[in-house]
Amino acid sequence: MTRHVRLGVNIDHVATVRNARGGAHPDPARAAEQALAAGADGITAHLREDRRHITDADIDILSALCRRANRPLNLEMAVTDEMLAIALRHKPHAACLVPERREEVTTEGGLAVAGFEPRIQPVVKALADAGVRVSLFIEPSEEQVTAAAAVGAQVVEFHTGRYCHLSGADRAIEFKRLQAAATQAHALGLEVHAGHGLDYATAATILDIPEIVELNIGHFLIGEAVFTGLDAAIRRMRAAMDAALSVQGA
Ligand SMILES: CC(=O)[C@@H](O)[C@H](O)COP(=O)(O)O
Ligand SMILES: NCC(=O)COP(=O)(O)O
Repeated sequence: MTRHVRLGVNIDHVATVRNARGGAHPDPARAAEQALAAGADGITAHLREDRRHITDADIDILSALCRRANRPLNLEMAVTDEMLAIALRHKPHAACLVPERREEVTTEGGLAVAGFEPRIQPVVKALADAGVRVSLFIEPSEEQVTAAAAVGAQVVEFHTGRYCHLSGADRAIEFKRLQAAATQAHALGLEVHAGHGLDYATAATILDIPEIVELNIGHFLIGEAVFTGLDAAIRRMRAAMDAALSVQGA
C-alpha cells in the first residue's frame, strides 16, 4: 500500500503580506479555508512573540475555523509563559515548540532542548495534560532527539532549512543526518515530521525518509500562489508528494 504523508499548510506569510499595509487583505483565514479545500490535511500558524505575521485575532479565527472543519490546527509557539497561556486557552490539536529570536528573519535553527529540559518539560506536560499533541521543532541531532524523548514530547519536527539550502555532497550529508535522526526518533516512539524551506523538489526528496509522516510547508507555497494561485500550488505540492511516495510504493 502507498504510504500517505500529511501536508500541513503554514499560512503565516499571507499575514506577512497583509501586515505590510496594516489592513485586512489578504486574509489568512481565507487562505486556510482554501488550503483545506485544496487538500491540505491541516493548518499551521506561528504566533510570534513580536506578532510580525500571525496575530492573536488570527489564532482566534483559525482555531474556530479548524474546529468547524474538523481539521487539525498546529500552533507554533515559543516556550514562554505568554504563549503557553494562549495555547491552553485555545487547546489546538497540536502545539509545536520553536525557538525564536526577535532579530532573525525566519526561524533559523531548531529548539535547544538538550540542556534546557527543566524549562521545556513543564511546558510539554502542561500542554499534553490539556490534550494538546506536543511537537518539538529541532535540529536532526542525536542529542536533541534524546532530549525530546526525555521531556515527554510526542512528536519531533526536523528543521529542513539546511537541507534545502545546501546542494550536492553537502545536501547528501545533511540528508544522512536527517535520516539517522528520524530512525532514532521513531525507535524512541516519537512521531516524525519535517519542515522549513521545502519546495516541490525538496518536499519530494525528503520523503525518501520512511519515518516522516507529516510535512509543514508555508513560505514557498504562499510565494507560488502569487504565480499560480494558492489552490493550484497546494494541489501541485500534494501531487509532487504523492508521486514521490508512489515510486517508493512500487
Ligand atoms: C517554525 C517555522 O519554520 C515556521 O514558523 C515558518 O518558517 C514561518 O515562520 P517564520 O518565517 O516567521 O519563521
Ligand atoms: N515548521 C515549518 C513550517 O511550518 C513551514 O516553514 P516554511 O515552509 O514557511 O519555511
